[in-house]
Amino acid sequence: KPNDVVPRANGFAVPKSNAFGQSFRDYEASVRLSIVENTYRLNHINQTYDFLKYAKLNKAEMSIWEAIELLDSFVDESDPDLDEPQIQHLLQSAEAIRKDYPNEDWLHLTALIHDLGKVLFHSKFGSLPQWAVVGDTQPVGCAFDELIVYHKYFKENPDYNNPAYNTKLGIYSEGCGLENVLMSWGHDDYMYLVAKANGTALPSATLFTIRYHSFYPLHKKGAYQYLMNEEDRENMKWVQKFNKYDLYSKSSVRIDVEKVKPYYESLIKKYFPEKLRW
Ligand SMILES: O[C@H]1[C@H](O)[C@@H](O)[C@H](O)[C@@H](O)[C@H]1O
Ligand SMILES: [Fe+2]
Ligand SMILES: [Fe+2]
Repeated sequence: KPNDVVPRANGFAVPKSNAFGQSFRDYEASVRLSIVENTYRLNHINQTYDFLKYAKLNKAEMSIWEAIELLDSFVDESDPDLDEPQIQHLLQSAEAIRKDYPNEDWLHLTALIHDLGKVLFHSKFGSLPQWAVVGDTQPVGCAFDELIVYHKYFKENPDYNNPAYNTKLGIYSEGCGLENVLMSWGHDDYMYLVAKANGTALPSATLFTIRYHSFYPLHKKGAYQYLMNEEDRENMKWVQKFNKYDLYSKSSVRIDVEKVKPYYESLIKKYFPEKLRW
């Protein structure tokens, strides 16, 4: 079913500038530059092949909306375009995609939960530092591509000098498929795992989008394409379609949470169990 959805003519208008009146994803001129750069510096030094990956969902039991509310004061320190709490980002991107695709409720819910993995910062979820939760993602186990933002900081990553991991393919093979590629750890893989393990009724396009929406080095810059298989190339179109609403909905104009809550609660009910294992 999610095959040929077409955006509405008078839908979401892409703004020229971000929440600060600056151009989007400008890592050299953002007003948040020092805080953003420091988050990526720590990310690039510490995200190694061996860095922890959660396999077990034994941290909490709660509903999707309860998790959303945990983000009501969490500000993403990797984001040059927004310093609003992440609950606003979830609602802003969901409301934006809803404008273009009013009848595709699964897309609204995809946007609403795409960054919900950021609960990893919370004490109930292990209090992970920002560098292990947010930011663009990259494969580990092969060389760090120069197109990754703040690439220079990888020089201090132990994997950078490890001959097993620092060649173009590293431990992978051409066309092996992203499913077989280990990514740096963060909110993408975590939320993918949570949605899948709890048996969501959302389509595979949603799961793929959640899992790779931060893989800007690939979906925006074209790096690492040789790791994809045919299915990945098809699925990546969803990630690119979704990116418009993720990135360009960032704004300092807040959405009234209580006003839109009943609508999103109804979608959550349709596509998720009441309580999820996290
Ligand atoms: O700073 C942002 C933010 O952390 C997003 O949630 C992530 O998906 C993007 O890739 C990143 O650039
Ligand atoms: Fe994200
Ligand atoms: Fe996002």
